[in-house]
Amino acid sequence: MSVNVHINSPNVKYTDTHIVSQYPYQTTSVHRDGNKVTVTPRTTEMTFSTERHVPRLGVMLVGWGGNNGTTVTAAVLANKRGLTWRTKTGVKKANYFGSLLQASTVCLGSGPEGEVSVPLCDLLPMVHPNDIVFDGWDISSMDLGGAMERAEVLDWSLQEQLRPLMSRMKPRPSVYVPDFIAANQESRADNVLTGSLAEQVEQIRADIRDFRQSSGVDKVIVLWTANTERFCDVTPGINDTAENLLAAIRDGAEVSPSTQFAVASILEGCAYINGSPQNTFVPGAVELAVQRGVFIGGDDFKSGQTKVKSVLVDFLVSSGIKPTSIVSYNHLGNNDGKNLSAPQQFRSKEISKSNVVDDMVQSNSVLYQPGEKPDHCVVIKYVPCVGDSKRAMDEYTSEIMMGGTNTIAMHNTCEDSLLATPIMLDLMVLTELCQRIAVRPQGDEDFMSFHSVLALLSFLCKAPLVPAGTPVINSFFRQRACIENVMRACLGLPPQNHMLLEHKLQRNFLPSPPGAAYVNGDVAAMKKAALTNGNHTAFSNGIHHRAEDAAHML
Ligand SMILES: NC(=O)c1ccc[n+]([C@@H]2O[C@H](COP(=O)([O-])OP(=O)(O)OC[C@H]3O[C@@H](n4cnc5c(N)ncnc54)[C@H](O)[C@@H]3O)[C@@H](O)[C@H]2O)c1
Ligand SMILES: O=P([O-])([O-])O[C@@H]1[C@@H](O)[C@H](O)[C@@H](O)[C@H](O)[C@@H]1O
Repeated sequence: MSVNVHINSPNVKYTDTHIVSQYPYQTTSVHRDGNKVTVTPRTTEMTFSTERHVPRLGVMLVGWGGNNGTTVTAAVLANKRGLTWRTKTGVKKANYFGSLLQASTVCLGSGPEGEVSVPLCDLLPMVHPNDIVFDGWDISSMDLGGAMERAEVLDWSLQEQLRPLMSRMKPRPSVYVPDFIAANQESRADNVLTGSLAEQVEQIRADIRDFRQSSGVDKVIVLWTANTERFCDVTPGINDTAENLLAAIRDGAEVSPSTQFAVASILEGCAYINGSPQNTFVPGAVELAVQRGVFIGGDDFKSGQTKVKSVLVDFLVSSGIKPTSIVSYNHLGNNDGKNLSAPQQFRSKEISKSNVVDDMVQSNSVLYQPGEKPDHCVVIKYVPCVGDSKRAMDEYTSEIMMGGTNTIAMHNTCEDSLLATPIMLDLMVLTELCQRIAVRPQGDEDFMSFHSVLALLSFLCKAPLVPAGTPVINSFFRQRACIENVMRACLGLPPQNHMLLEHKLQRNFLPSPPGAAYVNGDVAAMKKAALTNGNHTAFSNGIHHRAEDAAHML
């Protein structure tokens, strides 16, 4: 059940159309001179403005007929209808577990009953996944009912309920350049566009306009969940600038299908998200997005093995333990795994899976010398038998105190598409929310939007795309805190600092909410709490008293 969060603050104004907050953005400027580091705190007064009207969102998936495309579509249809289905372990009910926005919470503070946490999606007005309308393209002509069956992801008793709806959905013909994906994908390619590169890009643009018009949605986001492509060369004169990229498409030069979709989306004013690891966003595509003020984001959904890695390495390095070797092996049997069994496609994935520890390693000069990194090996094998139920096996070897060694080995069965689907939905919903947020730093006359390269999506991607010259953050907890704190800033709330000083000093110095058990040193209340809590231990001036002593502390 959703919660109605209202901020009671002079720094937040709710108008009919916007939430406007005043926010002191606190940073520190650091100057290092030899082994002397000087830190200068500074505060920038910011105004955040968030449009309150939530639009009707349409999402066009490239690769709609794939495991992820069919699963995300089915999941939304099932949730929208509150479907349940019988399995050997009992009745299951549709949900959005795994979604940061729909299924994780944020602590707003404490009240009479203690800490209060609410779902992230209740912090700000945002699209509900149930209301998203899907369309898309696939080089395979199979309708989504058949494609859902081909994917072998969802329980059959659920598929049977969804089949009539899904079978009416047919992917639009797509751009197919065999050289960019594994040759073993050719057998699927019976639904492909013809004509010149320019004509195909124009067709994609026409498809986007057709979907927007026929579905009645207010805005469209395009998301790539098609096969992983090989990397493309960044070639001066071809894709190094927006002008050259548009000319390359006109002239029929080599432009990957994913970049063609990016260009078409940007030209139609639609945000474009890359769920795969290839370098779709060549410099020309980034420049075009910036010129047009359109969001782009990616790369490569961070869903399972890599997400665990961004947590585990964060834990190890933040604990002063030195990972010296990380070996990530997995095998899977879905079509993604089949495509990744080709060397060039695997290489794209190996790169995105390997760079995820760099920021954490580089942050700790106690453990690592400049340029020093742990051994890091990524292995992906295609084993048809396991289907979408990817098996990941990892070994983390670390140096601990006094020459000791710590080895963590884990086995992680990642139901690949059921882990990726909530990530995809968060990417869609967060991107749309960011389109409604504007920010004005003190001294500026005008509001500005986020940079076209939407780095806020980093939490959801293995290889975060960030504006040139800005830091790439992969640490799970920093990425999550970034999203939470930006949303808090939109409500004029300070970043979560986790200090809870009011419970760590000898007296709770905060004015207590009525009826709170823990009050600011109010012994009478402590006594009552002590007597009611039985083994409650009271204290004053840091000296702990037994419950019966507390009763006589008046
Ligand atoms: N956990 C995950 O599932 C996960 C995590 C991270 C990234 N990814 C990436 O997401 C993508 C999709 O994964 P999947 O499991 O759904 O794969 P999939 O092979 O089941 O689906 C990909 C679909 O794309 C289609 N396709 C290929 N080229 C196309 C083109 N040019 N235009 C339109 N359609 C095209 C294929 O026919 C197929 O239906 C892959 O690139 C994968 O690496 C998946
Ligand atoms: O997110 P994650 O589980 O580390 O990475 C996964 C890989 O391990 C897997 O081999 C591939 O099929 C998926 O596309 C996904 O990229």
